[in-house]
Amino acid sequence: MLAIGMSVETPIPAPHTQTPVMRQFFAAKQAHPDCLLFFRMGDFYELFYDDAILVARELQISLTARDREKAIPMCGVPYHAAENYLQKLLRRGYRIAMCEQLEDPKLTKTLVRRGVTRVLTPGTALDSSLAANDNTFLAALTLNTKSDAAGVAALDLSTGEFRATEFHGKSAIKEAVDELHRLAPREILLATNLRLGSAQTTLNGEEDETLPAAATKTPLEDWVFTADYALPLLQQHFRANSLDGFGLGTHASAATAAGALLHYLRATHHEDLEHLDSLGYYERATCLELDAVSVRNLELTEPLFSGESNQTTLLYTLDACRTPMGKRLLRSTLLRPSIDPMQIAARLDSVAEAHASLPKRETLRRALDGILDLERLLARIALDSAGPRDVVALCRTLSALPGVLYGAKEFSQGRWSALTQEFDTLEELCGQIGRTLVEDPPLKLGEGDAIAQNVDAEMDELRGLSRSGRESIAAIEDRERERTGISSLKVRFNSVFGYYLEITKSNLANVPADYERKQTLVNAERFTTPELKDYERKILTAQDRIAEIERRIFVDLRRTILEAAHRMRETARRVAEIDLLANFAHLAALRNWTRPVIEEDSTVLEFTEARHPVVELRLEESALGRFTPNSGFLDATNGPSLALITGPNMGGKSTYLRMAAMLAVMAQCGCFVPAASLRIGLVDRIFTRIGASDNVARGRSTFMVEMTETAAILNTATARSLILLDEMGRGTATYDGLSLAWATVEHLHNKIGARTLFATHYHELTLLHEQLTRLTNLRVACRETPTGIVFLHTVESGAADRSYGIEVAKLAGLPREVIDRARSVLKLHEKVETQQVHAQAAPAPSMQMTIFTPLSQRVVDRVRELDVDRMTPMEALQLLSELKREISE
Ligand SMILES: Nc1ncnc2c1ncn2[C@@H]1O[C@H](COP(=O)(O)OP(=O)(O)OP(=O)(O)O)[C@@H](O)[C@H]1O
Repeated sequence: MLAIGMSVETPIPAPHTQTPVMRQFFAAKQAHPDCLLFFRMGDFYELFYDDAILVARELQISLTARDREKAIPMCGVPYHAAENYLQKLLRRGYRIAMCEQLEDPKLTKTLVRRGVTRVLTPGTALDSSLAANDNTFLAALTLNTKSDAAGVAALDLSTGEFRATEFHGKSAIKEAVDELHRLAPREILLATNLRLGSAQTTLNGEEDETLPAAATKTPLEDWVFTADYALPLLQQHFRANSLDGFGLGTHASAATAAGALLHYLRATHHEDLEHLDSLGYYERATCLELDAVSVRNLELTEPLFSGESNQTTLLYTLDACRTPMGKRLLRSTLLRPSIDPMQIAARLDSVAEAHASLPKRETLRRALDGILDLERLLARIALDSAGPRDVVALCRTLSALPGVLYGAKEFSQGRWSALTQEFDTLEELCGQIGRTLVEDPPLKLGEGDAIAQNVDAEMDELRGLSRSGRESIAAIEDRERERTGISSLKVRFNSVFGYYLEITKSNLANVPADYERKQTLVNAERFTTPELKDYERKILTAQDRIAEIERRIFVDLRRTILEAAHRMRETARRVAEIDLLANFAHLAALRNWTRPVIEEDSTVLEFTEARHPVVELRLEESALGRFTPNSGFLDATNGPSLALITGPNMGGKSTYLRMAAMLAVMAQCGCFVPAASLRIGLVDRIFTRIGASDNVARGRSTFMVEMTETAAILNTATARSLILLDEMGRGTATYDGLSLAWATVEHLHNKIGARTLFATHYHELTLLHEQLTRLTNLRVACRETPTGIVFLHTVESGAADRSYGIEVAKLAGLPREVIDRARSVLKLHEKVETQQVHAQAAPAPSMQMTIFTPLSQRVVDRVRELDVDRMTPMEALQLLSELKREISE
């Protein structure tokens, strides 16, 4: 993707050959070389030179030329329809500078002054078409290689959400990059010296540290990322003497990244930032950690393959929120489930209470329906892009707050009382907006009456004057028609000529002598009279003055609203949580979910009759059948800690694995779960190695990705983690894969001890349960029928007897010939294997043990207990012969 660094090469003609307007263009372009320059000329934004060529191609609009020689390519978009075009370009990663006319062309006889008033970038531009549950993050990454620290800050300008975090140690960069993947920002600011490429931007040349490809990378000069510059900038913005209050006092890297964001906002002409009234320091360790791979694999918020419907995501399945704030909170909660048992319990208490009462819950949810996007409305007002209609929308939302409070007050358990105590409904502000603005104002100021009656006496009087003036003018039309006998005579208005009398050519003979000619058209002449001029002056002066007063009152109102911004954001935060809790309660009741039992000290994962929430819903919606519930038990402390799951392809192994992760995520989010029961010891991290994530674009093979992900698991998992490994090792030669899977299972079992679900087609692994006491074998059941294999989707204990790959291939429609041939090849292999096994069993001295035949545990135990020093040679020989007999049985 072409993004930053696309600086368009514009050839600059010698100044004396430039027209005055093009001189203005070049000055603006030189000041913003990395932006597409939208240059306002009358009713159009024009683009020139390479900007024009690029934009014409991207937007599929026609390319013309400005001069006769056709040396200056040009294209343009109408001013009033620019928004759509701008958003399209921003979504593709371009930066845009808006060069506006700084004075009214009507009021100046010379060249209109022009200047860049806004710089739009993918991470800072407001996008009205943005989905409610989406965040548009602008992020900054700062690195301190000397102290091995990395800071990440993220800001959603459209909601005012602003947070920062930092990482330390050898893997600081990797963790920071991982965090950026989770945030999925539209734009990332980074120091120039970090920028090594564009689409493939890598840090320190390490493959692992590839920045999210979809984000525009914006390099800023290195000094912006210094604490000396960035920290005072933050303090100044928050009018604070120190950053301790934000939890940033001892986190210089996080604060520096946040400061760099502020710097960038100012550099892109964002001066009104009142709604950015808080900045939160957060640490990944304070929540259930989900690395970017797991978030992707589990399809928590995005479908695995971009472009697919989002119906496969957990977010879609869990989102019956009524407000945009609730939807966004749901998304961020899913990405950061809690690890604080008190917090989870408080949420579950609240959900349980709301779950118990349908009427109360519905009253609350209906009240929430009236709430619009409080945060985004406030942000638009702060950024001065809101018109009167937005302010009225804000007022409507504020007026729905008492209803929400009333509904939420019906509950008292868990979070409810904290959420409703001192809930600020901002009634006085709502009242003030209601009194100041008319009920249905125009979108923009100046496009009709926006300010209500009785707000300003002078304005009321002027409106009266203007109205009576217009009435008098209407009366003139009737009177003059009568006086002249011209029935087609009209009184009209336009912004260039003001009021005039229009008479068609055929009636010109009857024009009275006191009419003054104003303009000649093809079919008509336009006239004025002293009386008309007089009214026109009165009306226009009144209207100018009305516009002035309206603007003044609107600016005052905006200031009053912004003074309450902090209170409003606090209310918005509470509304979001109220909505989230009500949503969880609603889903629990609707889908028959149950309250999970969270245990702080145990490492159990026990579920009965559990369902995968997404697959279950999809099966229901598509009427394809019902989900078969399954149970499971793992205990990292007392065993079994690791379950090996075998069974046919399509049997439901992956679904079972993912279901376990979903249950953990949902439970720790404070949501009820789709199971008859769930008991879970707090999980600190979820690791997944599921399926083959296609990473060829990043230059890594499927196998390499798989091994990198497995390495991350083996190096970082703890006994509290939940690990899901699906078909590990299949991306390479069978025996390499099997050996790696074998060693991984042993390591997980012996060294890590985390709750692990390991789905595999390597049947050899199931023999491990003889040696590994905390390993259990599970299989997905299927039944062979004369017409083919039937999947039962039931998970039961025991190992699958064989793999059924050929039966599944038959279902998939492989040609009969291929199936038959595969069967005979398989038979041949099985025969060879059986012979090998017999050979191993024979007491020949050349017997070769394959690595995958586990030694009998009894033999191992006996050898282990031996005290060789105390044995006579005879005893040793005798033992050897006994052992040999035993393993030959
Ligand atoms: N418990 C269940 N109840 C009903 N349908 C299920 C269940 N589990 C899985 N399925 C259905 O079976 C399909 C295959 O499941 P899944 O992908 O989990 O199989 P798998 O054993 O992992 O297959 P493979 O080994 O080929 O990866 C799913 O798409 C799902 O629709």
